[in-house]
Amino acid sequence: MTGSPGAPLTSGAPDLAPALVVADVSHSFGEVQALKGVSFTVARGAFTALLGVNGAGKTTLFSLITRLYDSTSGTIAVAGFDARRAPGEALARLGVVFQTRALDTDLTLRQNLRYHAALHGIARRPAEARIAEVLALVDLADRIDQRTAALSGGQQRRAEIARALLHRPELLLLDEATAGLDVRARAEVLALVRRLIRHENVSALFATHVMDEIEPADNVVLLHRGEVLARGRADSIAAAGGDLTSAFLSLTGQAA
Ligand SMILES: Nc1ncnc2c1ncn2[C@@H]1O[C@H](COP(=O)(O)OP(=O)(O)OP(=O)(O)O)[C@@H](O)[C@H]1O
Repeated sequence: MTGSPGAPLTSGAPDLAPALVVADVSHSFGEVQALKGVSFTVARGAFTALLGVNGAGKTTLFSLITRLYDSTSGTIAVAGFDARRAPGEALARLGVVFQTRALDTDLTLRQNLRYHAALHGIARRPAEARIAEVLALVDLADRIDQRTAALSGGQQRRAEIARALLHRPELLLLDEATAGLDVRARAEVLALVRRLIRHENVSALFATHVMDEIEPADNVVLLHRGEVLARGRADSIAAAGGDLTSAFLSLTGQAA
């Protein structure tokens, strides 16, 4: 295990709590144990990569954080709010970009975002202002009245990030947000997420299996077959194997 142990679960003061604390979380689907005692922390203002190949348990973990599944073992806290005991508070602080598309392609960007703002209980007038704001953040202000179907794959991903930002979340969860995009669109999505962290007071947990999306100073949680094999700065994990890919292969027992 690389890196420091997770921060204490409760700080008493949500303002000072990490963006996300996952402590000893396990989850099974019948005989399949998808997560085994998973613990890690996402600090405020941090880009944390959840690195894992297919079947690592990334989507299961996201489903527990977003309360799609109920976690029966371990604790999850978003910005200091326990996801089970205070789900409303925890979910209000989460913005989610799922693997599956969340926008209605028959509607315009504006219509999609109005709908999601209403779901979050944002009144019409502030919603219009916030929609303009988030579209500017993701560089899609000029596409507001375009049908979502007419946007490129990369623009759709950025639109989904805009949707996830509507209610000013403290933590963005992104599940393979760059999957299916070409090299340039991938780079744009990554740069956008990093920019949001620097300027918009948000943290991110970015699930990926693509090593070259990770920068040396990023925090990494290496999840493999439901277990955290390493956590800490990417460069310190990489140091164990020469580079991140070699360290990954060695830690997962796949080194030649
Ligand atoms: N609904 C389910 N029923 C049964 N088994 C499941 C279910 N969802 C996930 N699993 C199993 O749990 C394990 C973790 O799957 P999960 O989808 O969380 O991994 P992942 O890291 O997100 O992979 P991928 O990148 O392929 O989505 C796998 O062995 C998977 O087969």
